[in-house]
Amino acid sequence: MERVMGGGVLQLVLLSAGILLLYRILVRLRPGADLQDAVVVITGASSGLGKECARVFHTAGARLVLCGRDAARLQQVVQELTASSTSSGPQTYTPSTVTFDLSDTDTVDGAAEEILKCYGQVDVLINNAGISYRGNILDTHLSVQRDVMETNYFGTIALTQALLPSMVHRRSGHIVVISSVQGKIAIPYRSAYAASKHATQAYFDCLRAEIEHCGIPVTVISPGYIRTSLSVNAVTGDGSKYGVLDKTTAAGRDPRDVAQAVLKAVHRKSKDVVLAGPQPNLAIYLRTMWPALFFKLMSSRARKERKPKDE
Ligand SMILES: NC(=O)C1=CN([C@@H]2O[C@H](COP(=O)(O)OP(=O)(O)OC[C@H]3O[C@@H](n4cnc5c(N)ncnc54)[C@H](OP(=O)(O)O)[C@@H]3O)[C@@H](O)[C@H]2O)C=CC1
Ligand SMILES: CCCCCCCCCCCCCCCC(=O)OCC(=O)COP(=O)(O)O
Repeated sequence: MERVMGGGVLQLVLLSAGILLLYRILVRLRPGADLQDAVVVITGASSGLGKECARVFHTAGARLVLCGRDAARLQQVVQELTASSTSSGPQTYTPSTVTFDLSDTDTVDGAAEEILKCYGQVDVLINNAGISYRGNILDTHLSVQRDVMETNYFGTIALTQALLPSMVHRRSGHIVVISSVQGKIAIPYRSAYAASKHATQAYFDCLRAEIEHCGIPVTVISPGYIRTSLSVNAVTGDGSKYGVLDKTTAAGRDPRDVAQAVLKAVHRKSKDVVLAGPQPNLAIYLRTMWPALFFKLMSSRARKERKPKDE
């Protein structure tokens, strides 16, 4: 009788241990579980997608360094995140902030030093900051083409290059960049923006191949339209602010969903992710497989969007 009971107890203990093990494996497999205590740097964290990324990585227990040009707006994000922290779930940390302008590449090395001082290391760098543009090439000052490139491309690669040596030294880290569908296809009246995103794609594809042996993954994320203030903040051909919330932007994906997708891509160490619907995906496919048709479609799009003064 005692032996039968002993066997029952053993079975119960083994079953409980099995359930616990399975639970632990499932928790580890959950996107975000691997981010507890990880040091995650997010540029452009004051608004839009960057702010939502800050929220999901904060909730996952990451130690955040939030970057942007406006210290007050970054502090506002810190306050919102700390106020939303709950006692259940992963342990969360009050984010640090570093204020700098990515387009002023001379200051980026100093900013990178400040970032490294926050926690002594960077585990994930999310290059998210960016600015868009509206205009036709004929009326666009070269200085505008250069300015968009300074923020979206040179600022981003300057920060990446400044933080990379510490990752290579530790043989650990992860570099993420938020590009755009327009890093894969160029659409009319977006020359400065599309060019900066194409350059971004190329640079990070090179980087991925070059640092793979150091165990540092590179993730390029190319979203379609997201419901943020990107179009409002866009710059026009003469350098003035566009200031309009475009219909395409307003009808875009919820930035909270895109931020979750960024978390998933980091968890999976994905190399290249397009977060867009069937039309942009088809356009990307056509650009490579049937370029003549793609160019026709873009010419027709340009014709429809052309303003009378452009004729
Ligand atoms: N919204 C969309 O439809 C899509 C957006 N994307 C990309 O997502 C990323 C985030 O944009 P989104 O959230 O939509 O737009 P927002 O305009 O809301 O956010 C842009 C962020 O970039 C920061 N930023 C802009 N210029 C600089 C600069 N010179 N130095 C430092 N920070 C700067 C801004 O911070 P601050 O002004 O406080 O300095 C702001 O936090 C961009 O790279 C964009 O290209 C990609 C595809 C679609
Ligand atoms: C015969 C087959 C027809 C198939 C039609 C496919 C071609 C459709 C064209 C689709 C173009 C998609 C453009 C998507 C642009 C985009 O999502 O950009 C994301 C952004 O970065 C937005 O920035 P913006 O400043 O432009 O708002």
